[in-house]
Amino acid sequence: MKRPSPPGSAEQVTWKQRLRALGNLPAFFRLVWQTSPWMTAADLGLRVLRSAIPVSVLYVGKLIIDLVVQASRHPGSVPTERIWELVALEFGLAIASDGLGRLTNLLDSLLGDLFANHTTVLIMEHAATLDLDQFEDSEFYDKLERARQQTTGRTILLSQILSQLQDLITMGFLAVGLMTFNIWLILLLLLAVIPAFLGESYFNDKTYLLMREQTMGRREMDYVRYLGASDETAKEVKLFDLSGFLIQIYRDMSHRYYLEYKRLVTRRSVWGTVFSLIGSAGYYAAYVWIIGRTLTGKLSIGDLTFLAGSFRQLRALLDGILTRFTSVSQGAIYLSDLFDFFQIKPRIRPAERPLPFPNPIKTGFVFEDVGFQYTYSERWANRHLNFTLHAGEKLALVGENGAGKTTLVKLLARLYDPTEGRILLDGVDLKEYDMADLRRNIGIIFQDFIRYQMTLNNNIVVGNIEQKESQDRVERAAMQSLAGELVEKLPKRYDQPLGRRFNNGVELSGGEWQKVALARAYMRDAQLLILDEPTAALDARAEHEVFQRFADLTRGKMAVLISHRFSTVRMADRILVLENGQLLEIGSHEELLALGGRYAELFHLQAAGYR
Ligand SMILES: Nc1ncnc2c1ncn2[C@@H]1O[C@H](COP(=O)(O)OP(=O)(O)OP(=O)(O)O)[C@@H](O)[C@H]1O
Repeated sequence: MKRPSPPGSAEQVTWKQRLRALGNLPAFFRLVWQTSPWMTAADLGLRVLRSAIPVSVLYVGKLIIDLVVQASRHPGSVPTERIWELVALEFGLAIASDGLGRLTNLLDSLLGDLFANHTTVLIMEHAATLDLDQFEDSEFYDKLERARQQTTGRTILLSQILSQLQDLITMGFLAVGLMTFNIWLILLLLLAVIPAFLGESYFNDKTYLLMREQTMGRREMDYVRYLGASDETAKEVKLFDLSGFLIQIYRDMSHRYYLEYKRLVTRRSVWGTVFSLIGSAGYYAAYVWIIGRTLTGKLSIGDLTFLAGSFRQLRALLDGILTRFTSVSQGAIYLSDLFDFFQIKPRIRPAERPLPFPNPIKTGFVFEDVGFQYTYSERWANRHLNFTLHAGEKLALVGENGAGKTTLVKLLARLYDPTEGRILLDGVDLKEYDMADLRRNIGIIFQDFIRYQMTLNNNIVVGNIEQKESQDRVERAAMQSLAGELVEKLPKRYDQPLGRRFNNGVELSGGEWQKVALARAYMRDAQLLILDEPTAALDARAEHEVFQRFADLTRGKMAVLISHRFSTVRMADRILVLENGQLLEIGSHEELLALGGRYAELFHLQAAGYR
């Protein structure tokens, strides 16, 4: 199976894509609105109000100048109070503009922060619905990464769009004023600004493509940085003296990306200068025209200041609007990444009319020619599995590394669905059962369980979050898994933060962590308990004790144990030997020894090691 190729470097963002991306804006606004309706409405309202101010200021200014000119030519012809009133009005407008500006900025930044939080929560919620194998796909990760970047990056988009609206309205007011004098001025204005706009959009496309191409590499850089400086990796990095090696990888990659980026921004800057010169030429052409008309007496001095001011402001606004248009449409293209991520649907679907999980399980699980192939993998991790896990039975899975043991239990818990064949529970396909109910009834502790950098209490409670208030239950689970003994050593007992990542955390040994993880299994009333190498890090005495208790506590319950230790394995009712994903032998310890096959061979091999 081939992985779909990443977006090619020759790919171009076309105008069509750009316009299509603008179609993301309504959905974006819905998200913003959901974040805080009143803040969004207030922000919009205040901006509309503010957009009427610039033209008013210019017009009042024109009136003042005309009156002053008239008063200086014909003293006494103009009442001075009239002039002072106008000055006071302009002052009021300036203050209002400043106040409204600050208020909208405040709302923008608050709304932006809330928006980032809101989207992060949505991303986490959506990620929680997706399948395990989707997380194991690197393209999925790139999407997730880009979606994550949207949460903070898009707050800028928000204020850009709002400013865009405000500037468009402001421009409308100014343009009407300008057009009452001469319509050609508007055309001159457009001519001055359009080259800059086209240049900007060209370079924005290039930047977007560059960033897109670099996503995977940047994720790799992040990983190398993490390897080079994190509590979890420090030990091995020091022992193998890897820091120089990692730093070199980081240097090489960052330098390559820097060169690509430098090339682009330099070209952008050169062209930007050229376009800005064209814009200035347009402005001065209009200025010359206005001064000419004033010299011939067709315009008053007030008109001159009004027109020159309007033209200058319009140019700045239009420049801003057009440049912002490219970054808004750019932002809208980036938004596609966010919405694309929300579009990813889990492939493991809940049943339409889900059945409740049987309680108690009557006959057990039946594997019917079950096969599983990981996405993007040529090999079958499990193939042609036919066996029954009987109700009340304890089954051990044995096999060499990579034989497919963990995959088999992931299929049992429906973390994956079989690629071929089916798994029946009490005669009904596993897919027909309610998924949440299924997961509640199956407790699994994986070999690579999470060491939550949280309190001991939370580390146990995660096994059954519905019981998070029940301290009794937590303590009982801790006793059952032997984690209880550990509590005595911890200064804050159950409230002791574990792990070294945060302040005051206490680090545990591998075996101690394992006991804590085991306590999670006892937090549930699961009917089937799966322990994937639960005792690998325990010392011999602890392992013996753990299994003694496990046997007592799970009497009559179903359990699947994965272990490489035959002392553990032999306590199971039956043992299933896997090889290359296929079932090689199945039977009790005695039966398999009598058979003299692979199990007997491995058992004797290990036993010899102890003699
Ligand atoms: N997420 C994955 N994506 C692709 N292939 C995988 C993935 N996980 C496991 N495999 C492959 O599937 C096969 C079975 O792996 P599995 O983890 O089930 O073996 P295991 O018997 O549990 O091994 P171990 O004793 O080392 O834990 C291996 O060849 C492995 O390379």
